Amino acid sequence: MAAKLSTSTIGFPRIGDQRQLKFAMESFFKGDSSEAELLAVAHKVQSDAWALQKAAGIALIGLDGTLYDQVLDTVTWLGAIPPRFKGLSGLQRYYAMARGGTALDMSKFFDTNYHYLVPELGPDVLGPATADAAAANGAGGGAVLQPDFSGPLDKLARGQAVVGREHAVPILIGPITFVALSRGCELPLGEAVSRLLPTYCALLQQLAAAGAPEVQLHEPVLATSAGAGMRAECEAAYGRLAQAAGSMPLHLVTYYDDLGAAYPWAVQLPVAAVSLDFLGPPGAAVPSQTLALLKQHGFPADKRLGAGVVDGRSVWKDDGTALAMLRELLGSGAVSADRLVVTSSAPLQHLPYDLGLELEAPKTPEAEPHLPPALAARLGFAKQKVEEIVAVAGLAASSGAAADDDGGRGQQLLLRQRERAEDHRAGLNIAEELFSRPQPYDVRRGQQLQLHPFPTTTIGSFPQTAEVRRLRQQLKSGRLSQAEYEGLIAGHIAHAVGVQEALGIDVLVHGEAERTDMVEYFGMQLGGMLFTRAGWVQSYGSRCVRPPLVVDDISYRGPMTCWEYKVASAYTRKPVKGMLTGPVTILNWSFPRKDISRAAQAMQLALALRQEVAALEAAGCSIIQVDDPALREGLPLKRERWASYLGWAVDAFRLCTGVAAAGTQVVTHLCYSDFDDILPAIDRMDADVLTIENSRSDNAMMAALAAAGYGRDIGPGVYDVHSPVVPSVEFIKSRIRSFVDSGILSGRYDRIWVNPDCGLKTRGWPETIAALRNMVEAAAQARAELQQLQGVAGAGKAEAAQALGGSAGTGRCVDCCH
Ligand SMILES: Nc1nc2c(c(=O)[nH]1)N[C@@H](CNc1ccc(C(=O)N[C@@H](CCC(=O)N[C@@H](CCC(=O)N[C@@H](CCC(=O)O)C(=O)O)C(=O)O)C(=O)O)cc1)CN2
Ligand code: MET
Ligand SMILES: [Zn+2]
Repeated sequence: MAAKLSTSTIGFPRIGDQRQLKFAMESFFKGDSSEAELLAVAHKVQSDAWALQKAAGIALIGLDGTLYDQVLDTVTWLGAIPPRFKGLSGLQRYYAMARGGTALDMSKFFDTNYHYLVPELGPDVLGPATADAAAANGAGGGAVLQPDFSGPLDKLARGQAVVGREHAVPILIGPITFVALSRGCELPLGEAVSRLLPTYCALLQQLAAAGAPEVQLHEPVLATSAGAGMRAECEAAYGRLAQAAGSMPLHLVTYYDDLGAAYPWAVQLPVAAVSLDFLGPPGAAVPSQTLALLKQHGFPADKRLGAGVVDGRSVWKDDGTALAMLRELLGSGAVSADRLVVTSSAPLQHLPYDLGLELEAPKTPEAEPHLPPALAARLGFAKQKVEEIVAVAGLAASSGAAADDDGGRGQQLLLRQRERAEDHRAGLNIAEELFSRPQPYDVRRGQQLQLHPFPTTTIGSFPQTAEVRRLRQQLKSGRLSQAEYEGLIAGHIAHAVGVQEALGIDVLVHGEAERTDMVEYFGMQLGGMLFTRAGWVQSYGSRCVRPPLVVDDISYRGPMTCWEYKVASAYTRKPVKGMLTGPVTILNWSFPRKDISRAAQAMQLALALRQEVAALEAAGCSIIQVDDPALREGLPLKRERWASYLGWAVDAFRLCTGVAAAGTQVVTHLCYSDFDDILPAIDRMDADVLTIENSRSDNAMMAALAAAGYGRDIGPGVYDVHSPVVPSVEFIKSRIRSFVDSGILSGRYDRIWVNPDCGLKTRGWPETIAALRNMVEAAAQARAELQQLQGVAGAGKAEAAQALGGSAGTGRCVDCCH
């Protein structure tokens, strides 16, 4: 029997077991602590994480750790700095790129709830597109990089000091993925990559000289559909990287799904090791095909295989699958034990730190149910997953009873996959009529609230101040009773309503003061879901979330949002929107079950939320917003699986909202992504109003929606909520003008809503009030200018655009377009 398999990690939570780094960053941002203090905390958090992995017995420890985001770290060491930051240096520049008015854009990292900072690789960074052939051929000419390797070199030195030279493995985002994640690049992928390669090569040489036993190059983009088409670029790039690395092995790490069509060539790239995801996203309709690909195509005999068999994206403990997969792999002869390295299917950054901390967290009656012991025994957070990697590696090579039933386990795996497919269908076995509203939009709309042109509203949340959060802390520690807490929350709701009244907003919200989080709040109230106290996961930078766990069939236990709706309505005569999080977002931002499909879980959530929609209606609410901002991010990495995902995801939304009477206005809100890819799905959601993030200044979203013939009410965000910068009236008016220019809704300006891009929970009150005041003023001015024309509804697009001081703009005839 072979010796124990080797082990490796490819990422770990970076925020600290007690979220130390979050608090250190916040203190630094406020000016309450120095750079040195921040760095001391960050380094301690990293050392602790690495030491934990060493103590668990991991052989090759990926040196994860960042002061904000790993993609931003890559921007920094490459020196791919957009010119507007060039006057700055060090941490000042790093955090200027991360946050504030001129920061890089944030976007979702593949299909996760983690946001990365989007590199800008325009000509001012990578050099002009017309640079001579030498640049294109890889001499690096044309690039305007200012590399600085001190970050990765310092991290390696610190890692070596903690875990020892032979265990300390630098992690770099690979050049293909880095470029694929970027924006503004006018060069073909291969040429863009080749302009970065000299810098990558130089860093690899320095890491080799510093004694790294290998370097991990993370290329999750290879698991996307686009990855399959990147063969030539990968072969060119990895040839050069391998040459630069010399005798230091390169380790290509892929995750979030199998390699699909890229598998046969990707495993042949000139690297010493390749890590593959054997599991894919938990509960996916089609699980990772890695094992099948390995068996079908084999694996190069001269490489090590990093087998990602421990589920890095799920809090469920391994149920024997990891061992079964390893044994099946060994049994197939595709790879020998001495070349097999056990790792997690994805970086552990998406999991909470340590289940032990959760179990030790103080329990209070209000916050029950806590994780029951029988359930906790089936869970594992990042620390437990590291231990699982080591345990599985030990068991895989040992003989014993379990070793004999390899084939049986394989059968079971297949069976489970088949069950998932069936269960998906069973989940959809719900009466057809429940998926549709009683009337089509055109009929419904006439029965709903009628307002003037450019009605104003907000997306739901108002500032979650320290004061509001303190109330919850006091409730938790018993210093406030439930009744006192509710009284004080009602005061915050009253305040939010009063502010909106004073500003003259048309459709009000209660402000979400009672919610810790838009998903956790529902997770706390629905049957079948449990929440945690210490299960924090980094969402971006210093912001964390505690994803709830789906542990059983979802059930509705009673109204969840009616109280806050009623409190708010009591303070105003204006309409108040009911505010729910949609089924797909609750699912995508939770840890799902693995025994039934995500589709089935979405339907269960939809059925529960449907009852909440009905409860809100019964409470008198006639505008109900169902946020589904995670709809887009849940798209599978493989395009061929999109239709199936969007099929059940949109069905779940429709099942949830289909109960609403025709006269009830159903609003939805989408944010965090470009939606061009899923416009037909958005249309099929059949919401009466779509409020949508629209932060790209080129107005591409509106153009795309207009081109797709989108015909329902729309509220494109008029300003970005992620920065404290207060948008001017003129700026907001120019956005409104651009909506008019886009031609959408052909003159039905009462159906173009004016609202921010997203909720305001991360903002402070002063800037929130100032921004909304300008927003209301801009809408009023736009409206007044329209009314100088002969009649609002009849105002043509060109006239309206002129009235708004713009032009009809696109070269079309201004007189006869209508
Ligand atoms: N689940 C989810 N995913 C999402 C989003 C989202 O809103 N929810 N939005 C996007 C990401 N945006 C985000 C924006 C803000 C925060 C955020 O502000 N998070 C807070 C935590 C929110 C929270 O749960 N707050 C609790 C308090 C949590 C806490 O720290 N409590 C302390 C004690 C209280 C204290 O000292 O403050 C403790 O328990 O130890 C509350 O309101 O009650 C943070 O990092 O600080 C997170 C994500 C995409 N993904
Ligand atoms: C991430 S989307 C946020 C929607 C939620 N209603 C809010 O305003 O915060
Ligand atoms: Zn949003």
